[in-house]
Amino acid sequence: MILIYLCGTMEKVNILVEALPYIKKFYNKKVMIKYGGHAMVDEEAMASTVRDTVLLKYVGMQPIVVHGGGPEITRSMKKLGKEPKFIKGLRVTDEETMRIVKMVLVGNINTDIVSQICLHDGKGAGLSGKDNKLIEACKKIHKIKDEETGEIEEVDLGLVGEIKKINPEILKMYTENDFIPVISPIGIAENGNTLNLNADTVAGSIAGEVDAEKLIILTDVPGVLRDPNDPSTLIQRMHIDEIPALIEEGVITGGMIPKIETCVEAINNGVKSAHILDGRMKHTLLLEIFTKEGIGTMIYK
Ligand SMILES: Nc1ncnc2c1ncn2[C@@H]1O[C@H](COP(=O)(O)OP(=O)(O)O)[C@@H](O)[C@H]1O
Ligand SMILES: CC(=O)N[C@@H](CCC(=O)OP(=O)(O)O)C(=O)O
Repeated sequence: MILIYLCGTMEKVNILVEALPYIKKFYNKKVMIKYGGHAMVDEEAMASTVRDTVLLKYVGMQPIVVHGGGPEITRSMKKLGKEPKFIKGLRVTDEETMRIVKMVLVGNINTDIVSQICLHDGKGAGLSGKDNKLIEACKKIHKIKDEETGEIEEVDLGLVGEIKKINPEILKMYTENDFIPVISPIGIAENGNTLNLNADTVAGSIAGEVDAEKLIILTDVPGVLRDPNDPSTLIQRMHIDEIPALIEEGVITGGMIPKIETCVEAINNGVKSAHILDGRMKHTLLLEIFTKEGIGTMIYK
């Protein structure tokens, strides 16, 4: 009986000892974590992700969270009788939609994440791109190619923004004082207007600006799959040079494209590695950071 107890205890101790090199490697380093809207649909998984984020903080890392909320914005729009429209993964945003986006992202999701962090005795602090002009943006001019004529045309996405500048001072103030910043993906235009931004893009831009060690994007698939319907086709490691062909061949499509583009941009801006993981799976963050094998897809240069 005692022997069984001791074996179990030794196993736990071994797990901790094996984590030591990673705790050392990431000590005091910034880790950018993007909570995807689809990954947050499962409340239990979400609660576990938040707890693991607080754990990262307590073992000495500096996690920064950017959250999405696309599915919840869509639900709220539909409740109010508005039909959502997307062009290349970006939500066409009129003024009423922008009010809904702010209400859902800043009013609901951000405050929910912050209160869950505080529940686990983390110092959660909610921010949007408007706080101290954290994310300066301008209206996005979206160009698409007409399949038939091959001509390039400009499409008006309304109040959708393109990131111009990240002002990280406010983040520095928070991370240096042991807070976990939680950022809603909206930007501030020159005239003070609010612009709707893709959350993946925001996570990548901020990760590059603050020299994050890692960018982790949590979504609703195990990673990048060769066949999106077959989880056993997971691509565990992907060199950035392989990506254009995978997009060209139609292996990477839809919502995965901005994620991959974000990872490439972040790596080119100095982030050491970028990962796409299944946020619906419990402890996915810990498995990625504290094990040799990692989990999901790692994109590297
Ligand atoms: N090669 C691929 N591997 C995995 N998922 C892919 C791939 N190509 C496209 N996808 C799609 O990308 C989706 C993730 O993007 P998205 O729906 O925008 O998630 P989120 O809300 O988490 O940001 C997946 O659910 C999947 O349908
Ligand atoms: C411009 C644009 O499309 N903005 C996104 C912002 C939220 C988001 O990106 O959420 P996910 O990460 O869950 O997709 C939107 O309105 O849905």
